[in-house]
Amino acid sequence: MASSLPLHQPTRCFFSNPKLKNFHHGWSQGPNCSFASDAQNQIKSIKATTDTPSYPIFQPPKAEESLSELDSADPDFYKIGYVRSMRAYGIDFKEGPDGFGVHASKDVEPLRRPRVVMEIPLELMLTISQKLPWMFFPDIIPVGHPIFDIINSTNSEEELLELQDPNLASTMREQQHRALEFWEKNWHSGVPLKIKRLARDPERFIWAVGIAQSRCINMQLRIGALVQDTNMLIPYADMLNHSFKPNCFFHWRFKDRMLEVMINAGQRIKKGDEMTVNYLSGQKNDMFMQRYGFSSSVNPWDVIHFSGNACVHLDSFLSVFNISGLPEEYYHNCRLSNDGDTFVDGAVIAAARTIPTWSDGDVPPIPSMERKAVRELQEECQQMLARFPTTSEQDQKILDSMLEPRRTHESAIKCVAFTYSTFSIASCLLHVLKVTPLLNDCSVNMDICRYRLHRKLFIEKTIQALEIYQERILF
Ligand SMILES: C[S@@+](CC[C@H](N)C(=O)[O-])C[C@H]1O[C@@H](n2cnc3c(N)ncnc32)[C@H](O)[C@@H]1O
Repeated sequence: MASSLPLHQPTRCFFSNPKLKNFHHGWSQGPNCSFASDAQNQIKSIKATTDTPSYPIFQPPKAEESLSELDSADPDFYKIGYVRSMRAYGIDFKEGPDGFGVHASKDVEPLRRPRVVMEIPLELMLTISQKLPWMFFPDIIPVGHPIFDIINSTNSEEELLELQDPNLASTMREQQHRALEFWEKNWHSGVPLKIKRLARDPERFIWAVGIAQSRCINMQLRIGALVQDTNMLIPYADMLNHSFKPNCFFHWRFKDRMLEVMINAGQRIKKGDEMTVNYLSGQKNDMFMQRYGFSSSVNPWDVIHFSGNACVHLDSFLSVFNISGLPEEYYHNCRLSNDGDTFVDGAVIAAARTIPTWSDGDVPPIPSMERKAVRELQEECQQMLARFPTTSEQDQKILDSMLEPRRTHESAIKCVAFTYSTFSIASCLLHVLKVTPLLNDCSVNMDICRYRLHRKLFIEKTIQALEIYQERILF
């Protein structure tokens, strides 16, 4: 069954290394690691932390003392094998509208090089590589158990219909079905108690894999000579929210096996700004919804499937909105726009990518033909909007009315997220599994409603962009 799941490598662990067990234990209880009890202590300034490393450092022999002619190895190499903890520089973990997030605790001037804000050693991660040999830290699940095959979380049939997107609903339904089959196959009466306790009912299992899926980071790691594509659960780094214009990125520092979160080179950040990464590049909202349970009205990669023959002139459209570059790298040159003109956002970039266009010559030769094409495209958009059972205004009202009762649920979810990043991954997963009944009915209704609203807002923005285009176009 495992082979029919989305990420279906059977997972194995090279475990039973008592040292790893100790690290793991040390991390969850050590003074530097208790995010819940003393978050502020962990968030040290760059200066403070670099001056006083928080783990023992091996002192290599001084060059003149060495009898050997060989070059001494990189001292960082020897640090592996000592208890290391996560370090953070100039950031705070704060609760916001998208759950917990990471925020700058001071201004950051743009630098020519990326700057490190978090360092998380390999021992704190749970790593499942996509190829043999598998690495699996910490050793919490018996060899071969595929619990960390990542499957989507569940929604009821009615909720799936509320997406107002039959394709996405059917994909999610199919994934749920496979998850259920998977649970039935692996959680039968004969399995060891250790496994059984993890997910006594399928809802617990599905919830836990949903959490794992939405917090999993895919990266290429180099360990020694081995380069691996991995799926990782990385405490603290998994507190970063997504943005299509991120100010941070992940970097694997292979020499001492450390995941770094870095601020982009040349990036200015103000105290309090949210630090973000790009979870998925080039993906539409349905993919974000499937994997992370959220969507955006300004996803620059969203798509509208037009079926008519109408096309507008590409270069003219781009120049009206000061969009430059090739389609894969379109960007808005805001210095060319009037002060305060905030119309161009990710949705307009997406419109530039998705509207049918033609591109001979510098300007469209026949104004009336261009205006006719604009009208046809707008009409097709209007027809799409009319096919939805609700309007964007109605969705917005529904969302507003959901806001109040949702708060309690949200705090429950955040409580899980918080615990997750506070304790070891092992105890977190157990915790996630334990609190499921509390969260079962905290449906993703709001995210589902937002998803369909975002779809409509994107189509409406495309209609507006076409309107502005035909007003401003120069013939
Ligand atoms: C890796 S976690 C990020 C930390 C999370 N906010 C928390 O409270 O633990 C990913 C989850 O955060 C939320 N999230 C991240 N970026 C978001 C965004 N731009 N908009 C809405 N929700 C977002 C989604 O619920 C997603 O599944």
